[in-house]
Amino acid sequence: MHDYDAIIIGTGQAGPALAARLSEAGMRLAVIERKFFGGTCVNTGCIPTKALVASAYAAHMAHRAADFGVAIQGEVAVDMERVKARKDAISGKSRSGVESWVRGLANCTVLQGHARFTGPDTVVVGGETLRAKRIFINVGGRAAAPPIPGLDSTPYLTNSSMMDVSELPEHLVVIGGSYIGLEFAQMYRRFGSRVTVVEMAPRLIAREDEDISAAVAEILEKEGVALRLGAECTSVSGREGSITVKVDCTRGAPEIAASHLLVATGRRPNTDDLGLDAAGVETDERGYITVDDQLRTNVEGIWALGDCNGRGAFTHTAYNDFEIVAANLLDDDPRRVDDRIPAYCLYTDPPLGRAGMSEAEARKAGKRYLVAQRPMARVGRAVEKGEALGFMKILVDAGDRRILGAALLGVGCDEVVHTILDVMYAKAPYDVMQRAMHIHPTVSELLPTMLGDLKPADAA
Ligand SMILES: Cc1cc2nc3c(=O)[nH]c(=O)nc-3n(C[C@H](O)[C@H](O)[C@H](O)COP(=O)(O)OP(=O)(O)OC[C@H]3O[C@@H](n4cnc5c(N)ncnc54)[C@H](O)[C@@H]3O)c2cc1C
Ligand SMILES: NC(=O)c1ccc[n+]([C@@H]2O[C@H](COP(=O)([O-])OP(=O)(O)OC[C@H]3O[C@@H](n4cnc5c(N)ncnc54)[C@H](O)[C@@H]3O)[C@@H](O)[C@H]2O)c1
Repeated sequence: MHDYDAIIIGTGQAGPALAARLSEAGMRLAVIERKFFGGTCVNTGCIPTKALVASAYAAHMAHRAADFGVAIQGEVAVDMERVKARKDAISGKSRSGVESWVRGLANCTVLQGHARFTGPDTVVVGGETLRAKRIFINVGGRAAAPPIPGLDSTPYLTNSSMMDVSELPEHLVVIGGSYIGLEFAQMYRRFGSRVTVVEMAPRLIAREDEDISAAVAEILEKEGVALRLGAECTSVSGREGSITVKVDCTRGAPEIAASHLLVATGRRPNTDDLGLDAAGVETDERGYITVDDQLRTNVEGIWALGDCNGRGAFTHTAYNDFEIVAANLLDDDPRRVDDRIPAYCLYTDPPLGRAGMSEAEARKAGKRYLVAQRPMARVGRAVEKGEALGFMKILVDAGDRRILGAALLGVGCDEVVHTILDVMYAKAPYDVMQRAMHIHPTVSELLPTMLGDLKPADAA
């Protein structure tokens, strides 16, 4: 039995930062990782996909060079081996950075292997039993396979195995038209694959407002991504390189022939093999660990951070979980999950930056709100860049004049959205932003102008 002050299971987006704070506070720590340091974001999520998105953008702009008066003598070709090598280098550097950071922490023992609870204060890893009064679970999640007949016996890819693909698929069929599916769909189309997205809901990214879903669908279709919406997969079959996807829908062919199949239909938490029963830690019916507003589980001395607690599904929510736990534990600062404002981006091109409520959510919450919209075709900077697709939408509470939310689909909007987010955190009325002098020429300069166009939702 090895005794520690704290054990951290998983080195995703919360664990390493928490380890650093606990180490600084003089605690004796054990950090356990079963696979790659840095977890999903670093190895199979945000970082490698955004590196691939950047290569796809370069290919796209090279194809569009003539629009800008630039002549490319000869064919624009994408070297998939080099695209992958660039992605691997960026992701690998980040992984080794996390590993050396954690290994370099004072009083920190790093163990590699699968951790499993054997009691409320004990964990076993590789035959060794560790004990601590504080245990932090940061085990993340993995791709969930939907119950499609034939999937078990058909070769298919997930976001993880996509990282090993170094060839150009002739026809990539993506099941699932949400964040993961759409980022891969657009990038592979830009690399030169034929791409079909099969989504069972009647529209893409169905958590977003209908106008956003429609605009994203139009952008993707213009680039040649085929969309099969309201389409249930009745079966998949085939072998490496030759896969048949049978689809039940009112429009389009009932069968799609694919060279590669990517399943992007959601994720599940890595809690099924963690021995949570032995510790008495409760989960919900989907396996997410139940936590309170300070990320404490039902068992004293055990916390759950990141994707595995179901309170967020992003790198920034996992990191914010670390900040909340550290603030409560070490700084006597009662930060809570409820303090945070939902925010995320979809990294299609142009990106979608989201903060706060959608219109559907505002209506559901019974809010009386004002709304302003502006097409990117009326944003000077976007026009100058030749990237004027999409539109921006801001919602404001008609009573207290605070910003309720924004959906910004356009060039640079993954950055622009933070202007909105910070005013929301400041709990300031929108007038503060409306009177701010923004810099010309930027996309952000139009936010104050838009706020001058606010109208009651029904009249907009
Ligand atoms: C394709 C894709 C793209 C994404 N893009 C974005 C994006 O652009 N922006 C964004 O904010 N989010 C993005 N996400 C989501 C983001 O990656 C996750 O929300 C984030 O990584 C969650 O971090 P985490 O700390 O909860 O867990 P993870 O990063 O999943 O880390 C968990 C770690 O725990 C380890 N582990 C699991 N079980 C055990 C065990 N029993 N013993 C020991 N170790 C264990 C795992 O090996 C892993 O290293 C993306 C996700 C995917 C899949
Ligand atoms: N840019 C980002 O921040 C980013 C990027 C990628 C992933 N992520 C994270 O990863 C999580 C998972 O993303 P995701 O896109 O896999 O899942 P998701 O839960 O967002 O969407 C799954 C989609 O698959 C569809 N679907 C489910 N079963 C289906 C079936 N049998 N046939 C056809 N369609 C089906 C659903 O209707 C839905 O549209 C997200 O919640 C997000 O937090 C974030």
